[in-house]
Amino acid sequence: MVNSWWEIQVLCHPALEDLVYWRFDTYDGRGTSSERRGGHRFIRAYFPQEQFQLLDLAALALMMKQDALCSELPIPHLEWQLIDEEDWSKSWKSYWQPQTIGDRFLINPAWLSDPADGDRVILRLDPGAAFGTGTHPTTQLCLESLEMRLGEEAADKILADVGCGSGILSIGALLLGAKQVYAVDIDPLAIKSTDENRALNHIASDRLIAQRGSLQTLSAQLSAPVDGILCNILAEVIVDLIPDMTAIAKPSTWGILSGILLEQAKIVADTLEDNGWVVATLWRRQEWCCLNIRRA
Ligand SMILES: C[S@@+](CC[C@H](N)C(=O)[O-])C[C@H]1O[C@@H](n2cnc3c(N)ncnc32)[C@H](O)[C@@H]1O
Repeated sequence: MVNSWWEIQVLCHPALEDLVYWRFDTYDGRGTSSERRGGHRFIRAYFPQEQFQLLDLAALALMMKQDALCSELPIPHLEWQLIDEEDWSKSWKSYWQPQTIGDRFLINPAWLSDPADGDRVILRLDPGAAFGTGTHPTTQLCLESLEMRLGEEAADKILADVGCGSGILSIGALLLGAKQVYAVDIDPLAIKSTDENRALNHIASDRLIAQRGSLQTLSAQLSAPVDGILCNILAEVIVDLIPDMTAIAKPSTWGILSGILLEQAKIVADTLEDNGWVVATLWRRQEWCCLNIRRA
C-alpha cells in the first residue's frame, strides 16, 4: 500500500514562526523545515494523510490567521498538498541539515558524509517515519540534559528510554559513554528506526535493546533498576507513567522528562512528588520544558 502524506507550506512573518511551530506541534508531525524567503519564513511540515481531513486543514489555516491577527502581524499564506511516501522522504530529507545541539552533539543526516569538525560527537540519524530528528526543542533539551548527567561516570550507567522514537536519546547516551540502554516505544516503526539508527552509529546490539512496549514492558524485562530514565512523550502520558517509574528505579536513579508544555509542568511536578520524586531543575525552550528529576 502506498502511504500518502500532507505537505503543509506556510509563508509567514518571522515573528510568527514560533506560533506556527506551536500549532504544528499539537499534531503528530513527521519532519519540519524552515528557510528564509526574502523577509519571510517559509515553513514546511509533513503529516501522515490520516492525521488530517480537509476540514481540519481549513481549521488549522484559520487558527494561524487568528494568531496573526492577535499579534497584529500579516496573515500567513498556507498551502497543502498530498504527496506519496517516496516524495515525502525525498522532500524533507533535502531540507534537513546537520545540526549542533548543546556543547557535544552534532546530528548528521545519515545520507550526508560526516563533517570534518572533530570536536563533537557525531550522531548519525535517519528517523524514517519515527519522531526524533533533533529539530524539536524537547529532544534538544533532553540531549543537553544528558550531556550534564553523563559526565565522567557515564561508563557504568544503564538507562531506560521510554518513547524512544528514532532512538536519538538512547544513541546520544551511548555515544556519551553510557554502558547500556533499554528502549521502548508503543510504535513498531519507532523500534525499527531505533535499530537501524543503532547500526548506523556502529553500536552493538547488546548495548541498545529496543522493543515494542512501554514502562510495564521494561519492569518485566529488567533484572535490576536503571541509573537513569529518559522520557520525552507528552505531559498527559508522562503523568500516567510516573507511578510505574518507581518499579525500575533505585534511590540514586535520576530522570530526564520532556514533551511537557510550561503550563503543564506543575501537574507533572505534583505527580512526581506524590510518587517519591523531586524536580531538581526545570529547563525551558520556547513553550516547552524539560524536568531533571531525582528520588526524594
Ligand atoms: C515525542 S516522541 C520522542 C522521540 C525521541 N525520544 C525524542 O526525544 O525525540 C514520543 C514517542 O513516544 C512514543 N509513545 C507515546 N506514548 C507512549 C507510551 N505510553 N509508552 C511508550 N512510548 C510512547 C511515541 O510513539 C513516540 O515515538
